This record gives sequence, structure tokens and C-alpha cells, in this order.
Amino acid sequence: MTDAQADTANSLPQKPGASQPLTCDVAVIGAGTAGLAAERAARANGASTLLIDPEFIGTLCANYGCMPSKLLIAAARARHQVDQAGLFGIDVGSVAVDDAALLNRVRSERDRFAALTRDSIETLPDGICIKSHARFTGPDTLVLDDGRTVKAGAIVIATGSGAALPAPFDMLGDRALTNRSVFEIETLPDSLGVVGSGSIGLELAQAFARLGVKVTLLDKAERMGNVRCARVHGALRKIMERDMAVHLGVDVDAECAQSGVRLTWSGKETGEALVDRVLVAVGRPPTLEGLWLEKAGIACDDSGVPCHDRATMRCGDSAIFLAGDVAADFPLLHEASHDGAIAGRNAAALPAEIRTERYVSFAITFTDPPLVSIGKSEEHGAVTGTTSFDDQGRARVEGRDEGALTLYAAAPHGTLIGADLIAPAGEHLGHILAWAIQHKMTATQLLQMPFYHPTIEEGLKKALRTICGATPIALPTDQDSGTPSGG
Ligand SMILES: Cc1cc2nc3c(=O)[nH]c(=O)nc-3n(C[C@H](O)[C@H](O)[C@H](O)COP(=O)(O)OP(=O)(O)OC[C@H]3O[C@@H](n4cnc5c(N)ncnc54)[C@H](O)[C@@H]3O)c2cc1C
Ligand SMILES: NC(=O)c1ccc[n+]([C@@H]2O[C@H](COP(=O)([O-])OP(=O)(O)OC[C@H]3O[C@@H](n4cnc5c(N)ncnc54)[C@H](O)[C@@H]3O)[C@@H](O)[C@H]2O)c1
Repeated sequence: MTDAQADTANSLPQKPGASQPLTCDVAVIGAGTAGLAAERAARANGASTLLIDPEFIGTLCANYGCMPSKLLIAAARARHQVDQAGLFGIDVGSVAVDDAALLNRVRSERDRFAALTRDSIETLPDGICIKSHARFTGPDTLVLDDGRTVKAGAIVIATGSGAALPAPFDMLGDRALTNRSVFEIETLPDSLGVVGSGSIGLELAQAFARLGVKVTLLDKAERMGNVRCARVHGALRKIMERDMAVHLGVDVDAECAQSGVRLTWSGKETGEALVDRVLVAVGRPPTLEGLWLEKAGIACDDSGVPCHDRATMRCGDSAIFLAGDVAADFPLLHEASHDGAIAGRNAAALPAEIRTERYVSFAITFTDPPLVSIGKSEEHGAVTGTTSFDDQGRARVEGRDEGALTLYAAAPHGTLIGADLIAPAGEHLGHILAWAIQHKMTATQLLQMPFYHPTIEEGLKKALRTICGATPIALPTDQDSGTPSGG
């Protein structure tokens, strides 16, 4: 325990009756997506539960994450479609964005989603929710803000993650935005620096740019979005650069200047830009501080995250489990909710162990077109098949003919193991491929499925045929090997 933590421990107020510990089979720390799922699963499996959270404001997803970001992206898409109308011979005249109306819709819909999440918390049985932080005082005991203690048969840590705000961005005051403040702005800035081209940076940089903001996107890495395939990254870069300036492989410095921020960068290139605000999207470390984990008696990895088994979410042979972003495995919504279900079920079942096979890894970044990464890649000794959407039939019809796809398959049978793509309807192609990969389908088996014409899905055929051609398994012989117009 640090001195500061010891001080906090000593100063925790004592509630009358604090000497009587609260007891339960499973205590869950954090009422976000993962924690709510863990509590539900533990209770459904017969455990008595306590759910501890200092706020109970609903989830990160609803308040500051998935939902407000998709609402802003939806507004940007509406504006972009209007901008594209000329391609189809439709003259819409001049376009004006009403900042206040646009941002109010983002916030009011966001508030509605958050209220729905809070409503679901309201329906939990009486006595389960405790409004407090929780800190470990031992492997099976917690202390609350008011000094009460909790003794639990098992404990699930589901405390999520928080936006990193490293130097020099921490000195910019409210000129630096993170995912918590960016949806609160009253007007769109004229210019915006976006530092970090992970999912948050890519999605919001493109949305703001398409709403008319002059965006400069910077990353210390040479590839945006951690994209594995050079072809797909090339297509992503071309798409992003259409709307903004992109500088990769650079160290970024920032200082307050005039009423905005001066950004300077060096490395692969040097440059500077004066921007109104900076969105800092350089990662989200797990929320572990203040949990007094050192008292929990569990081993942690080099970055301080408790070592855990993804099949059970259990930390070693302790009665402590992880769920959601705090586990730092795949900080995504569907994984947080799956983690929670697995952790809650196993926590209730202790000492029995129920192992779950995890989903194939699957991430969609909601750029336009969407960027998708699934499963394993070439690095794992795969056969590859590629497709370009630059002249694909249906994509061309829609005026959305850009993008690239790389499929990875294992020799000798052409079993699909992964994919990288940026493509129109990418989120739907991604689901088809993720489901096929999860079911261990081969390229031949997927080719034996009906493909409607003309669709974006037809774009998959070329990549699948290349993989079939590279394996001893022949192309399906009862099928036409030609390509329909634009297919
Ligand atoms: C801008 C943005 C966009 C995103 N978009 C997507 C998307 O489109 N698709 C997708 O799949 N994922 C997306 N994500 C990721 C997704 O939102 C997260 O993976 C998911 O919400 C994590 O859920 P969680 O339960 O782990 O965390 P949270 O929902 O943050 O829950 C953690 C809870 O722990 C509580 N807590 C913290 N410390 C303590 C303590 N000491 N004691 C008690 N309680 C504590 C907090 O109050 C909080 O309620 C996005 C994230 C961001 C930031
Ligand atoms: N559509 C989605 O599913 C979605 C959307 C948004 C966020 N998320 C989740 O939220 C998580 C966090 O998102 P994120 O975009 O903040 O993090 P990230 O880890 O995905 O990307 C961070 C980026 O910042 C760069 N970076 C780090 N430090 C830097 C520095 N000092 N200067 C310049 N660049 C720097 C990194 O190279 C990296 O490209 C993601 O991992 C993702 O799981 C998901």
C-alpha cells in the first residue's frame, strides 16, 4: 500500500455497524457492461450477489463510448451523403450544419441510451447495489468508502478502463478533449488535432472532418488502427487522407497558443499546425488504481494487469475474476459482456471450473467504409486471397467503390483463419467472415453458399477462389467459375 492509500484507508468514515461485514457469495466491483453481466450470471447460477459502483450512471458504452460516437458518426454520414449527391446528378444546393441541433441530438439520444441502462439497474433485486468504491483488504474482503467491509466467496473485478492523457497533452486544460469531454462540446471547432489513430481516433477524426472541421491526424505508429495488412492499410490511408491531413510515425508535441493549441511533430516527417482543440485518443489503460490490488494476493503481468485464464476469467487459483476492459484482452463491448457472463458463472460455481471457448477475435472500426480485423493473419503461416473494391460492381453502383480485403486461410485445406478489410458494408462482410471463421469453414465451403447478384458480398468470391486455387481442394465443380457483370 502506498502512503496515500494508507492515509485514505485510515480516513475512511465508519458507518454505524461497520464492524459487521456484509457477506455474499459473489461481489462484483463495477456496474458497467461486464460487471452487470457478471452479476446477472452469478445470480442466475444461484449465488447471492453484491454489485458495487461509485456512480451507477450506466455504462461507458452508453455514456462516453460506443453510442455517442456512433451518433456523431451517423450525423457525419448524413452530411457526407448530401455532399455525394452530385455524383448521382442531384443538386442539393448549399449545405449548412446546425452545430447546436446536431450536437443536441447526439447528447439527447446518448442520454436516452444511458437512461435505459440505468433503468435496467433499477430492476435489480433490492439490496444488491452498493454505491461506493471498493478496495481489497484481503483476497476475499473489500472495504467500502464508508468503512463497511464486504466478505465474499468470490470477487469479480470489472472496473473498466480510462482515457490516457499523457504529457504534454495533460497541460492543455480544456483544449484537450478525450472521449469523456468530446461529446459535451457546444459548437464544432474550426480545426481539430487528433492524436492517436486507433479506433477512437479514426472514427472521430473522420466524423469531424466530414462535418466540416479541418482535421490533422497524428500517430507515433506507422500504421493506423494497428492494421496488419499493408494493402488494407494503404486503402485506409487513401480514404482518410481524402478528408484530412495524416502524419504517421511522428512524435507529437503540444502547447497552448493563442486561443488554441500549437502541435509540432517530428520523426518520419516534421511539421506544425495551429488547431482549436486536440482530441487525445492514445489508448485506454485498465482501471486498477485505488483497488489496493496488492492486498488481493494475485500475480500481475508487467503492465500490472492480474494474470488470468480467458476460458474462465479466473486469476490463478484465487477466488478473484476479471471481466471487461480491465482485463486488457480485447477492450470491446461484446467481449466485455462475454467476459462478465463467464466470470460470473465461474465465480458462482467455485471450486468447480466451467471453461468456455472464446470467440474468434473480431473488431470493427466504424469509419466509412468500415475497417475490420478478424482472427489470425499471414504471420501465422497462412495462404492469402485478396479482393479490391475499387471497381467492384455493386460498390461502383452505389458510388462507394473503394477498399481492399485480405483473407487468411490455413494450408492444406484452406480453413479460414482471419481477415483484414476496409470495404463498403464492411461490418456485414465482417460478420459473415467472423461467423465462417468461428465455425472453421474452408474457403471451398463458403464458396458453396449462394451469392446474390449484384451485392458487395460477391466481392468475397475472388479472394475465396484464390485460396481454393492454392490448396489441394478443387473449386466447387458444379458452379460457374465466371464472374457476373461487376461481381
Ligand atoms: C469512444 C469509444 C467508443 C467505443 N466504441 C465501441 C464500439 O463501437 N464497439 C465496441 O465493441 N466497443 C466500443 N468501445 C469499447 C467499449 O465501450 C468497452 O469495451 C466497454 O464499454 C467496456 O465495458 P466495461 O464493463 O469493461 O467498463 P465500464 O462500462 O466502464 O464499467 C466499469 C465500471 O467500473 C466502475 N468502477 C471503476 N472503479 C471502481 C472501483 N474502485 N470500485 C467500484 N466500481 C468502480 C465504474 O464506475 C464503471 O461503472 C468504445 C469505447 C470508447 C471509449
Ligand atoms: N468500433 C470500436 O469497436 C471501438 C471504437 C472506439 C474505441 N474502441 C475501443 O477502445 C479502445 C481504446 O481506443 P483508442 O483509440 O484510444 O486506443 P488504441 O490503443 O486503439 O489506439 C491508440 C493509438 O494511439 C497511438 N499513440 C499512443 N501514444 C501516442 C502518442 N504519445 N502520440 C501519438 N500517438 C500515440 C498508438 O500508436 C495507437 O495507434 C480500443 O482498443 C478499442 O478496443 C472500440
